[in-house]
Amino acid sequence: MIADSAGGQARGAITAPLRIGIAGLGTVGAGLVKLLRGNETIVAARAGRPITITAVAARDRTRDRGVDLSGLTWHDDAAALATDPDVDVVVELIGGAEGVARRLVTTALEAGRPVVTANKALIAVHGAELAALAERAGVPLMFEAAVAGGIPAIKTVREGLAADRLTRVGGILNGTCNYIMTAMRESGRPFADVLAEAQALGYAEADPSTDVDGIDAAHKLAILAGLAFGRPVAFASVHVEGIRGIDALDLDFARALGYRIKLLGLARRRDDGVEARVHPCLVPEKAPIAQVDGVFNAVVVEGAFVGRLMLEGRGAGEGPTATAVAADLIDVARGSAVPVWGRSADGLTQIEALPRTAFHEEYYLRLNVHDRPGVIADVTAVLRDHGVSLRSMLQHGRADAVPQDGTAGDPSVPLVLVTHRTRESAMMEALGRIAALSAVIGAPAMIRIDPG
Ligand SMILES: NC(=O)c1ccc[n+]([C@@H]2O[C@H](COP(=O)([O-])OP(=O)(O)OC[C@H]3O[C@@H](n4cnc5c(N)ncnc54)[C@H](O)[C@@H]3O)[C@@H](O)[C@H]2O)c1
Ligand SMILES: N[C@@H](CCO)C(=O)O
Ligand code: NA
Repeated sequence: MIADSAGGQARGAITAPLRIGIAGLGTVGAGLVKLLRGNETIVAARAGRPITITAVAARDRTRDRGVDLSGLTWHDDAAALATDPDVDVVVELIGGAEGVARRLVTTALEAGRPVVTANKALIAVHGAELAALAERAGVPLMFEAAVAGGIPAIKTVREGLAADRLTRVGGILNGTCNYIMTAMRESGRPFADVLAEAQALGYAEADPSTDVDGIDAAHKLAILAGLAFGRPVAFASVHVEGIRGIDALDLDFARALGYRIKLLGLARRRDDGVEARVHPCLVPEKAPIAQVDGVFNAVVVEGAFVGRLMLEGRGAGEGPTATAVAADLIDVARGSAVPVWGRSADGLTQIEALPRTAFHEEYYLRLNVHDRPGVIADVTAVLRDHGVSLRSMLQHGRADAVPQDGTAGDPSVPLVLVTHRTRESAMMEALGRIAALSAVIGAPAMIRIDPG
């Protein structure tokens, strides 16, 4: 059990303020300052004592963040918060799996300081060793804000469902991607415009390719899977695809077929191992998860006894994320703490997720083909050879279709195929052969279909 070392007082007799040091004063850090001040009385009542900010660290001392920092100790070196004698709890809101964030969290835990962080990259990549450090020091390491922002996802999976054997966890885990794909679908606006808007709203990571390439969602999925299955997942084994390959055409075809496209995280327990993956999926438009739009996230969990549940809420932005950080601080102030992975870190080995060749899905394929006799026969022959069975097919001549090979009268048209469930290894081989057909132009688009 983790001891209450926050502030050094015995449990039950704590009234002195919990003094926190915040590293990083960006979207989340400034949001936390606003929340702790705006909700001071509520927070103190629920924490059983005031939570006060004594020290901060960020890169630029002069920047106006819309919050009053007078009277607080300013550290140019964030790692100094770990040993500041006026700091009981270190709050890390800088970000990144390495560098100053990792150094600060490691040093703080080694110094016996509780840590609260919003840093999913750090927990996903180094969570096993940090859990061991926290356990050795007997201090909490909390990260509710790291997964799905304001949704209490960590608490739900690790504590609320602690008694069940969970079989699946995942959902819509990146607000930026969901915001981009929703706006592209609803307004037809281009990718770059909508991404700039998500950045301005404070949703995107410092490097937005972390969002659009699926890495951020994969960090969150790895954490959720580790909590659901009781052992951290080796991050490098998570299969990750982002949303850059989604064309406006795919959004249109998905609609025509009765689906929406979502970037999903999916972790499943199977008899032969664990799947952990992030990629775009077609989901039936009537499925509850298909209705989760904009910056909203959804966390879906399934367990043998609990059945299925879905939590929906804002997954990014200063207010939602700050509430999650502050809730962790309230837990620390009260002296309640749970081991990082829900059980002792002693001897915990990592889960290696199954490779993509083991996936088994329905697939949406979009090919750009020369509109001439025999094309469909050639494509379906390859699918037949690999045991892939077709469920439906759409071919649309499009008003904007133009010859792509310079030959008039043989324009390219999109051909869309939907398959029955099949092994991904078979689909990969079939796609390789389809791409090599002379009638097929460019690389086929392949999107998996999930029942939602
Ligand atoms: N923005 C969100 O909606 C959101 C939601 C959930 C989790 N998070 C996580 O919260 C963390 C912070 O995200 P953010 O959006 O507030 O980022 P941000 O870029 O807005 O802010 C980062 C802050 O860290 C500071 N910083 C950077 N390098 C530093 C260094 N070497 N030393 C001291 N300070 C340094 C910057 O000055 C800035 O104040 C990240 O781990 C992110 O993944 C963000
Ligand atoms: N960049 C992340 C922030 C929340 O973790 C997102 O868009 O979901
Ligand atoms: Na959360």
